[in-house]
Amino acid sequence: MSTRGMLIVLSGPSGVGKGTVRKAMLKKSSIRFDYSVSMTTRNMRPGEEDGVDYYFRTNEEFEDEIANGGMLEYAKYVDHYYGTPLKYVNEKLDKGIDVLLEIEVNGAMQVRDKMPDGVFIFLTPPDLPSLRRRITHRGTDDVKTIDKRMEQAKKEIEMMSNYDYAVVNDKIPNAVKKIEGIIRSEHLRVPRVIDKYKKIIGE
Ligand SMILES: Nc1nc2c(ncn2[C@@H]2O[C@H](COP(=O)(O)OP(=O)(O)O)[C@@H](O)[C@H]2O)c(=O)[nH]1
Ligand SMILES: Nc1ncnc2c1ncn2[C@@H]1O[C@H](COP(=O)(O)OP(=O)(O)O)[C@@H](O)[C@H]1O
Repeated sequence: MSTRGMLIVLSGPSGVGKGTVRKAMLKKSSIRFDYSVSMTTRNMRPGEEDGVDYYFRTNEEFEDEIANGGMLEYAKYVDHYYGTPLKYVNEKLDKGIDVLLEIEVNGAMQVRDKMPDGVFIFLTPPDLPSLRRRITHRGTDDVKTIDKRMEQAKKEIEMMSNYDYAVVNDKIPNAVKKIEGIIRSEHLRVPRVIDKYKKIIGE
């Protein structure tokens, strides 16, 4: 039996670069983790794929999943449901594989209650005008949605104090290095290391 994997929760306002940073980390593959694909009721954007970017579901399907206890956490964000399917996360952690969740703050706080051993990282923009520029530049949202996301962003940044680490996404490689450093250090925390030794000496 391997030691249980580590749960890494990455939050931060829409458009700050969570997806970009995660993909850059996976590509470098100097740190091994699996990404938990979320479920959502929002519309699919051009280029997105069901089961890869999200599991795209109807309201009814999502609510059934909640009722059946299938979600680790879920939240409503700008009129749509988003949530983490529980089964995948548990299966990977049980196998000793680290799992990364990319979720907004309300969901992250639910995870904190259920899995307090997780590492909670908040990715933040250098300032608000650059955040708006990034969302606008991505070209996936209309002006009304961008305004809503900016309002939400201010509220989310206020929640940063609930996280273990804050990383400014100024330049992508810098943010990647910092997050990798956090993950490496977390693996060296004494309670995790002791756990591993207990397994080795068969306690
Ligand atoms: N609570 C929760 N939030 C999620 C989940 N998946 C994505 N989100 C968050 O929902 C927000 C909106 O996501 P999305 O519409 O894809 O916009 P984007 O993050 O700007 O590309 C972001 O803050 C995501 O991190 C999830 O499974 N649970
Ligand atoms: N450090 C950065 N500097 C400039 N632009 C960035 C940076 N990180 C991400 N971006 C750009 O910002 C936009 C939003 O990034 P994305 O990864 O989709 O954000 P999120 O997943 O947090 O919503 C994308 O167009 C991306 O290329």
